Amino acid sequence: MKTPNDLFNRLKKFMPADVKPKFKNGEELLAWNQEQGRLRSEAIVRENRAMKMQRIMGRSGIRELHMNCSFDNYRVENDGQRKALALAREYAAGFDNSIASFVFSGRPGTGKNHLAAAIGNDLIIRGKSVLIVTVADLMSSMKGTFSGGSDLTEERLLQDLSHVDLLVIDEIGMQSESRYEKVIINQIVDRRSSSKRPTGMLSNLDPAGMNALLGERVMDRMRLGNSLWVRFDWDSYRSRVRGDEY
Ligand SMILES: Nc1ncnc2c1ncn2[C@@H]1O[C@H](COP(=O)(O)OP(=O)(O)OP(=O)(O)O)[C@@H](O)[C@H]1O
Repeated sequence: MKTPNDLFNRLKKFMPADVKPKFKNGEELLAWNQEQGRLRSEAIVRENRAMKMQRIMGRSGIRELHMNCSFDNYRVENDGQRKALALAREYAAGFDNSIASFVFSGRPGTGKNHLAAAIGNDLIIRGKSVLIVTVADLMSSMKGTFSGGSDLTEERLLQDLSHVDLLVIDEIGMQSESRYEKVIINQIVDRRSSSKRPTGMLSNLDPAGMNALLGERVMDRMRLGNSLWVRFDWDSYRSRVRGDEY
């Protein structure tokens, strides 16, 4: 049987003298080949994940506005922000094998999306699938499945949303939530928690308001494991955003 060294020696014969290969012997050639295979399969997994996100919401998992949000560019000017940043970092670091969800609630412009996107961007780099979606987008995708032209069924969309590693639902309580919205959010959180997948929620409502809106059943599932509930109760940062900082 041919050994990696035989193969390396044969390759060397064909190689122009000025070409410096990335391997110096058969073992290194084998290791290089395996590494290339691993990189290629990781790339395929990433491409499949991106295609799936595209199918679920017609875009990649994190909106353009928040693609560059990170823990490092979240500015800390008070204790609340310091604590929120530390907890968000900790949440991302402990994400693997955790079933814990998170709820960021509080005033507008305080960085709930920023820190949720920072968690999401950190997880994406680590190969996880992440989708941050508003209730309004979610509902319009769900309703889109009703039209005859769509080949995506309501069940399939629910299933896809339930299989994303981290799903963050934004703008909870922004519009007058209908019974259908409550049922859909219930189903998504229920399916995700039964398959041990965490959900993030962002809202201007306080926990009591979220409870009243979505019901005890959903909010109780959001408490599974070492879940994270953070109140963002400082002033909005929005007036200071120039748009070119990251
Ligand atoms: N501490 C911070 N450091 C740097 N940028 C911040 C900080 N807080 C917020 N921002 C920026 O301010 C803008 C508004 O923040 P973000 O969208 O996260 O607010 P939000 O709490 O989700 O608001 P809303 O409840 O209105 O959706 C974003 O561009 C965000 O990156």
